Amino acid sequence: MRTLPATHPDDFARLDTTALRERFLVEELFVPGQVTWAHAADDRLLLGGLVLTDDLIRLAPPELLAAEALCSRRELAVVCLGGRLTVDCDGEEHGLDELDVLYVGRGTSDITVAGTGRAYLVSAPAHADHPTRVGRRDEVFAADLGEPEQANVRTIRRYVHADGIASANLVLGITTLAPGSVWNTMPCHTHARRTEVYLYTGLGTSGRVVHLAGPPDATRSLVVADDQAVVSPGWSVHTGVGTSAYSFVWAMAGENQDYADMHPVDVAELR
Ligand SMILES: O=C[C@H](O)[C@@H](O)CC(=O)C(=O)O
Repeated sequence: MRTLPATHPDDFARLDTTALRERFLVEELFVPGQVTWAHAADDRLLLGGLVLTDDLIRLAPPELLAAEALCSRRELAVVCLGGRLTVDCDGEEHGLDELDVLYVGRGTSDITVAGTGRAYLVSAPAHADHPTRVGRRDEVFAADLGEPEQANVRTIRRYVHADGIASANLVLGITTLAPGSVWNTMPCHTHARRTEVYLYTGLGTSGRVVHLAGPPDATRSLVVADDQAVVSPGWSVHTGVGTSAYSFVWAMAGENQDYADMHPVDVAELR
């Protein structure tokens, strides 16, 4: 399993391109017929990719957790990226279509995924049990933001958050850019109380996002391909521009579930 240890912000400027990518980028999450995990030390976020072929897939805990079950001490979000999935949690079945999200509460012992398609998984440590619930793409809170003149027209859907599906730690949503829009999260922000991970999807094989990371006064870029995830520690901005419109799943863990707990950064202050 890929592990991404934490990085001191002072070291950020000294990393070369390869090191920067090793520390913050997860490139290979979606492998047919299996679950692939990566673990980011920041807020102990566990990221997974699952691609169904013929058989159902059981979500076993990665060895690093030394846990009886994936959700013994954790909660989980299963984001359907395409196809039709059936997630069985201790005998209860939940059907997911594209961009539906299943939140799985702490204490769930057996989780299997069947059907056809693929899912992105995000899990964080949980200190409390919350009910397992589905957030449907067309039913969750959605906000339209941005301006065509700034090429950042987008719809932000919030699934797991303080006023949506309750969780102990996770906050998760999906942002989809309108055709012709390419900028996400502009003006950008940091959030000292949370780590955030963006999984970019819908760019196509040759599309890329140039993702800005790092302290606002010393940013660096990572060129990110389709279905790759970038980890942003609390001190890092996270914004990007794509070669076309795309979607990204944003997931956070940390002190609270308040979506608005962020520190805006004036674009003119970025370096
Ligand atoms: O903390 C919030 C996350 O960075 C995203 O919700 C921002 C986002 O989707 C956007 O503005 O495009």
